[in-house]
Amino acid sequence: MAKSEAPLFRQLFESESCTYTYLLADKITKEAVIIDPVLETLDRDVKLVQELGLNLKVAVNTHCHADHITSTGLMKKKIQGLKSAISKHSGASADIQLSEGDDITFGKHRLTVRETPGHTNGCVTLVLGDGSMAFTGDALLIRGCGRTDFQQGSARKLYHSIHQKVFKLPEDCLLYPAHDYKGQTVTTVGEERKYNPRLTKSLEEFVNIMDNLNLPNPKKIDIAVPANLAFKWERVFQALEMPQHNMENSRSQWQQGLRQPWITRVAEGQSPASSGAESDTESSSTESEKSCLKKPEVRSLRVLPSPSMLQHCITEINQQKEELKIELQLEIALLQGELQTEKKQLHRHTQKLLALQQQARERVKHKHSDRHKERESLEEERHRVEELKRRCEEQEKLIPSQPESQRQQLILQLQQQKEAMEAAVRAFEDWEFRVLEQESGIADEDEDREDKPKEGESEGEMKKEISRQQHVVNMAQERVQQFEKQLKEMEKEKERELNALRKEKRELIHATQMVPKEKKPLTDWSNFTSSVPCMMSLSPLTVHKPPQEPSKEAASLPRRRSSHRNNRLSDRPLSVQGLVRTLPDNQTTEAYTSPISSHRLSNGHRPGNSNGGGLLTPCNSEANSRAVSPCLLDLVEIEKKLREAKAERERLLRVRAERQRLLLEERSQGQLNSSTEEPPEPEPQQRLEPEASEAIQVLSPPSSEKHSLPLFLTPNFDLRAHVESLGHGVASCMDLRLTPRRCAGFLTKRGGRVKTWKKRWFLFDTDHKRLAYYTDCDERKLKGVMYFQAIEEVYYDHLRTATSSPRPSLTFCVKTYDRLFFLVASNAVSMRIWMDVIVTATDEHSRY
Ligand SMILES: N[C@@H](CCC(=O)N[C@@H](CSS)C(=O)NCC(=O)O)C(=O)O
Repeated sequence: MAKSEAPLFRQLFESESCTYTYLLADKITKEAVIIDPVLETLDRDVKLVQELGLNLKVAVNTHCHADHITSTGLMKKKIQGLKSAISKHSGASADIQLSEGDDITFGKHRLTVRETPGHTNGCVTLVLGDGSMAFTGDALLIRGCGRTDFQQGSARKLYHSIHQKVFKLPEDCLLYPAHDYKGQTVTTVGEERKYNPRLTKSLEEFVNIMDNLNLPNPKKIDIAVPANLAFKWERVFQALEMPQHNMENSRSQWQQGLRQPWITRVAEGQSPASSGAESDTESSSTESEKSCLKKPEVRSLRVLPSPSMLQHCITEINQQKEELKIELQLEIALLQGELQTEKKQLHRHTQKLLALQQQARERVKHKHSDRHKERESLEEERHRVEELKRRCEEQEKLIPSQPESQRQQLILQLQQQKEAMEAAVRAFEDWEFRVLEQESGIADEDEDREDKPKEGESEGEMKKEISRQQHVVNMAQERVQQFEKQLKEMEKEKERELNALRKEKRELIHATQMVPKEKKPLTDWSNFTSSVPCMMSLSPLTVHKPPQEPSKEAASLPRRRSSHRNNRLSDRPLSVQGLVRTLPDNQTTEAYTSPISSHRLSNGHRPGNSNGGGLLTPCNSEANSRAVSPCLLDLVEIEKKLREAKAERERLLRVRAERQRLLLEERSQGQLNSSTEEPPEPEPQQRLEPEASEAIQVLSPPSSEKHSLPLFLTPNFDLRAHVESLGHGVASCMDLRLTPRRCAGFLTKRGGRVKTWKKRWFLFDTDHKRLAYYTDCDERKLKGVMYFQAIEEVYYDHLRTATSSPRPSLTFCVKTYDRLFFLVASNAVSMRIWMDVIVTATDEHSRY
């Protein structure tokens, strides 16, 4: 390839793991690809991409690294439209799953994927289209090769990979490895074929060499492998409260099977979404998360299920423990990274402060020596002036004794001398005055400002700069301390979470051992309902029972990140329908706790005590449960029916949502076309087929038929009136501003990553269909938003999940599809109002 046609090429180095990152770009189109970027050098790389004006399309990892964490996940957050890529055999999640022969194109250039397993299963070598250069990752290193003693490493595979895929490239093809520990930067196929001490040997010799390398494990292997392999970056971003739009967009595109234009497959037919590890990873994660949701329920059974079920639970706990460990370790690693950065900054600021202080000291020293010199000169001048004075006086005394003829002349001379002396005295006195002024720190108004900044002024500036710098240092110190504290907390959290899981596992193992001795497993319905401390489920049916004594495990469960995720409509328990009761404000918080906290609030399910889900009646009261006592077969049958009903319900909801969408479209079209008022459309549900509305009546909460539109979309919906109609004393609640369309007030919110509690101004806005929170009531600085569609549930934190809450009895939870928010109200009345206000939004969610 002619020089002008060669792509832009940069070899970048990360010194901690001795990793090379490569940046390639088309010089004309500016489309670019980055290979093996490292977390530690993320900012440097992003800056370079920006400075070069590149359009970074793909961040590709040559394999799942064991010695460092890739920055592709975070880079995607910083560079819009960027896609991550890795071999489909790596088992790691990425937007693009690469296979042999795939091309990653950037402008008129391309990198072709050659699978070179051996160091790991998912190692690839990326060859530039014209064969002039190749990026070998850890397969081939300069005069060496990647180790084969972990991550499915295989010396034989590696030997074949290099001989067949790398050594077959042209002799002069430049080879760029992912690491070098000796300062070498590049090699060629020809050189390596001749001089590589390992790969010039026979296969058996090579295997022997590789089996006896005895290298210590990479220092970061425990964090890096799981982080690069299986970690869901979304969780980090969620923990960091970072926006996820890019990722969500890209994901949904892949989910729709859209092929990125810059990736081409040799063998067509498999879309990345259908074949790639990402979708696998996604589904497996969803599975594990789903099972996590079930776990607490299964685990809390007093009645012992089958040993295989328990065994399954134990496996899941192990898996959950591993996931949690990885997640927390990575969070810890990220915190450590941030702490390092802060420490570096603190060091820089401290250095700057020290330099400024030194400068100030030198200035003072200079000033002193200048003053000293000036004083000396002043003294000399004083002597000179005094000498002049003395001479004048002597002269004056001599004149009377001189002959008459000379006197006139002498008087004239004396006059001149006196004038000169007086001028010198005046100049001296001015000078002396200035010096005294300077010494006493008074600025001389007459000093020439332009030529020389006034001493006092520059000194003042310096002092200001020093105190500013001191402030910066103090702030940095505070941040460092905060990070250190967070790290400690995170470590503790990790220990707590892992201990809880360990304990659960121990209990399950114990339970497994007990099973054969158990006489009546899973046969008596009353056992379930009367003795189960929190809840049990034969998925998807979930039976809730208010806890008498919330066990530690139960209390810890909602805190688990993995169990909050993907709890979408299809997984949501149906037992909540119709279980909500509203209590008047004059009841205590605790009294209010039981009925609501144990069941999820959902709009339109109130007021009243009726059980909307007829099928679930047995579970809702002890009396009922004892009366029914179904056997396991009944439960299975119920479960099956419920599943069918749920599927039907979802279908109907989809139909309804579609109709509503069309209706709204029609309405807005109508509003556009005509200024005359249209007669109101019948509510969508009324237009459903008879069996559809019937089914909805069976499965929907008793009053929800009236609300086929979300409450706030129904004509004339008045939020304030609605809340008042529920019996709340809105007028007497001074903490809230409740209008027909909005509710606003302060709530204390727990942070996403660091579990600190911050007072925020919350605004429930039915016009914008969102619950937003701001730093202050001026609503200028938006801190976060929960869209109504995303809000799933609102419930009182009766399990005291928010262990560090400043007011546990005033803490409630808002669960969105991907996060749990802990909020603390200032008093019980405002908490109840807030819960009732926010719950109106769940209707919006349940439409989807
Ligand atoms: N000291 C480093 C790890 C060094 C190491 O094991 N390098 C790997 C590639 S990174 S997994 C390797 O394959 N080396 C082969 C060799 O012959 O050195 C650390 O602690 O990170």
